[in-house]
Amino acid sequence: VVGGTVSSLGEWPWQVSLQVKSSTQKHFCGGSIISNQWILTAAHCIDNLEIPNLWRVYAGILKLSEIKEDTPFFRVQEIVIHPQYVIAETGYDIALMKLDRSMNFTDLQWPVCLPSKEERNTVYTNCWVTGWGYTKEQDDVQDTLQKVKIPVISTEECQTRYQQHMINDKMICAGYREGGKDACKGDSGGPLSCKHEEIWYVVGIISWGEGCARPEQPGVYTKVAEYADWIIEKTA
Ligand SMILES: COC(=O)c1cc(NC(=O)c2cccc(O)c2C)c2cc(C(=N)N)ccc2c1
Repeated sequence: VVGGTVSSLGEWPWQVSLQVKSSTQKHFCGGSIISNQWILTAAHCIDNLEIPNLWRVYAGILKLSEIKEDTPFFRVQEIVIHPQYVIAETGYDIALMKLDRSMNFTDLQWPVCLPSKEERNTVYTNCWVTGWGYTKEQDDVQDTLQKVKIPVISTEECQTRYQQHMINDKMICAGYREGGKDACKGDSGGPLSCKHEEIWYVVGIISWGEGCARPEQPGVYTKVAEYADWIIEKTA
């Protein structure tokens, strides 16, 4: 997250760190708890890492340095990638991870609500991006979970900022015209969380952007409401 501040423990209880255990173990992407057995993330996080057993899901964490050998984690039993996904920039950048066991909810690990298809036209005015990702384009993963408030912008404004791309109606964009605040690499798969009538929804999934926090280059997110049916079908 560029231009953000540190979060407090339990502020974003649906945020998880998706880590890959190979010869080493490291944070790869963010994700959101959407039920006691399912994590919502970005398909691009799983590029060439489709083997469920590689992944470890850490919930209820504020600092990545908290994670030790004995820190509990969830294994992944199944990975579901949207069938139309190719690369983040052309959309369908959405995936689901099924945990190997059911998660007990606590104050520190708790699901976020999914927006329904009917809420596709809701105007969200209180949206935040969270993650352990870069704080500038050439950077590294951060220790403490960061947060930053970012305004959602219209699809047509987003399309004018990305002349070389097709911003379709299953994408949602957020950013400041002057830049300075944005998601970045390492935040991928994490939520664009919006509070609407006192309830938090995962309105977007951190997907892509030209660089990070550049002026007139907003962040592009998978518009979760457009995939409500797909999520329900795959997690039933
Ligand atoms: C795996 O995820 C990404 O690659 C990756 C690359 C990006 N954009 C880049 O151009 C970039 C950023 C930092 C380092 C870097 O090498 C690049 C290409 C991203 C930009 C945003 C955003 N601005 N909202 C969000 C996620 C990104 C994930």
